[in-house]
Amino acid sequence: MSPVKVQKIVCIGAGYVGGPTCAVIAQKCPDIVVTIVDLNEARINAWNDEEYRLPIYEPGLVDVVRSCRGKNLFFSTDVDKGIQEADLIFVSVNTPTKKSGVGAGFAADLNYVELATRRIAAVATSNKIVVEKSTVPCRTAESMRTILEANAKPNCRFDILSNPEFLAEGTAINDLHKPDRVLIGSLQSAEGLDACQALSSVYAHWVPRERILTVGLWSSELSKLAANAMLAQRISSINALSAICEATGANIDEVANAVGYDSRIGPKFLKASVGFGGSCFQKDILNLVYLSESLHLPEIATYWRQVVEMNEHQKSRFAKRVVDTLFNTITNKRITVLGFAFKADTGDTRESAAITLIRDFMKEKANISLYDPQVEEAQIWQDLAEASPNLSLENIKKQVKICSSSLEACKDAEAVVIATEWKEFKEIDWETVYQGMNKPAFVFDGRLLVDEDKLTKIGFKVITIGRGSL
Ligand SMILES: NC(=O)C1=CN([C@@H]2O[C@H](COP(=O)(O)OP(=O)(O)OC[C@H]3O[C@@H](n4cnc5c(N)ncnc54)[C@H](O)[C@@H]3O)[C@@H](O)[C@H]2O)C=CC1
Ligand SMILES: O=C(O)[C@H]1O[C@H](OP(=O)(O)OP(=O)(O)OC[C@H]2O[C@@H](n3ccc(=O)[nH]c3=O)[C@H](O)[C@@H]2O)[C@H](O)[C@@H](O)[C@@H]1O
Repeated sequence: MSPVKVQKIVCIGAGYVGGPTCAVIAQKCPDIVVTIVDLNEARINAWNDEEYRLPIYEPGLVDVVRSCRGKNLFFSTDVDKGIQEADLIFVSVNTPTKKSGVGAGFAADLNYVELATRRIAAVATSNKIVVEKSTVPCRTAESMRTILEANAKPNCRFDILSNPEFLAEGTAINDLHKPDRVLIGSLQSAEGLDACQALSSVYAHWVPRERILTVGLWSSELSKLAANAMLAQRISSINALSAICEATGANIDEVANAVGYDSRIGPKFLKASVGFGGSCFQKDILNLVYLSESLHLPEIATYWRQVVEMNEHQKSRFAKRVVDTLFNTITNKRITVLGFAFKADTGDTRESAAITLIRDFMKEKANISLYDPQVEEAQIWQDLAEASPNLSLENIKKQVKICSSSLEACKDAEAVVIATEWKEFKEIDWETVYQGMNKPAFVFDGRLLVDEDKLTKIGFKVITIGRGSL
């Protein structure tokens, strides 16, 4: 047998990963037809929107979709047809943390992966390479293989690969165009290596061969969890140091800079913040914690769990600092929160620190004015309602006002809290903001974003993560 030449790809799951990843494959491989399928009709309709109002905001994504949609890139709700026609299938469905049952709160919910796998087995009528793109616990590929083989039609074989995705939201297109590496895991059998070769050839259209790493299946699955755990660990480490800076007068940016100059440590991912968010860091670490516990490695589980606990501590520490600074009460005070997305350049709010901050401010009976340049209003209400299940949406709306600009949000506030590092917050007309606020006017910079000296000269009292108080 020799490697298949991939001509048709289907991606199951048109989300933050499936959409951009497979759109870039279509862009870079004009000889391959790529179809992205999803059960969510509204999402598919948005991907097909004539005005290119795509379901996710990602810089550069519209240009990629515009360049190949309708040529060799298609979006559809016809999952079965997509599966039947493809020779390679990406499974890029969501794998959230389980909410109930065994492993609740830690283990990955593999229900969507299993359903997609069962669908492949049920409708496939020819050989398929099935690629795990979703982030999954170590050895999930084995479960997928068992399901596929138990349900396969005669003369229909499946080869499973692991090909985890390392893109970050906000920079997804650049990350996909110029990945640090592409990781492909396969069984080391002749068939497994052939399947690996077939997928490598897809990426080789634009990724240098030396950046395409081929490894065993289990190493590939674990490497994804390991990469996210180690990235998050750096943030929790710098955030732990930010608390020491605040107590001693050291400056966290200076410390991070000095530490990052060591070429063994490196400068990236050392930005102290109000806490990391996003759909994956917490989920994947909890997944690693669960895996460690399942393997009877409690000390390892405790080690990784601490990264998430430090993150929770950072968020509540910051919220407490706001209350303490505002003379120990924010009851009936207007607090402006700038930013709701979990980081800049995305409309994604999953696990955003802003949600926790606003929940905590609501508990203190503050009035909150909120502005984010990308997040949809409906998403904000949904997130706030989920974070405070004991409050009705009606009551939440009495305490929280969503504004359409920074200036509107800052009007009559006692304090401005920067929760997301949107570039436009750096460029606000701070003089005007200051005029419109109650005095003393506080700015709490949870993102090390604003020019503290400039704002202090205007008259603000500026409190920054990782720097001592006034
Ligand atoms: N969001 C990110 O930046 C990254 C996410 N990942 C991983 O990629 C996976 C997907 O993540 P996202 O794209 O963010 O999730 P998402 O929730 O945005 O998208 C998943 C999509 O799969 C669809 N889906 C679920 N089951 C289906 C089925 N049986 N048939 C057809 N469609 C189905 C859902 O309707 C949804 O639109 C997760 O495992 C995540 O951990 C990995 C790297 C980066
Ligand atoms: O598996 C995933 O989902 C992805 O998770 C992260 O990507 P993402 O969550 O999109 O964004 P990051 O840039 O990693 O930021 C995550 C959070 O950490 C925060 N952060 C990041 C860097 C930093 O120095 N400090 C810091 O607080 C960000 O503001 C954000 O809240 C990883 O960076 C990706 O490699 C991975 O593919």
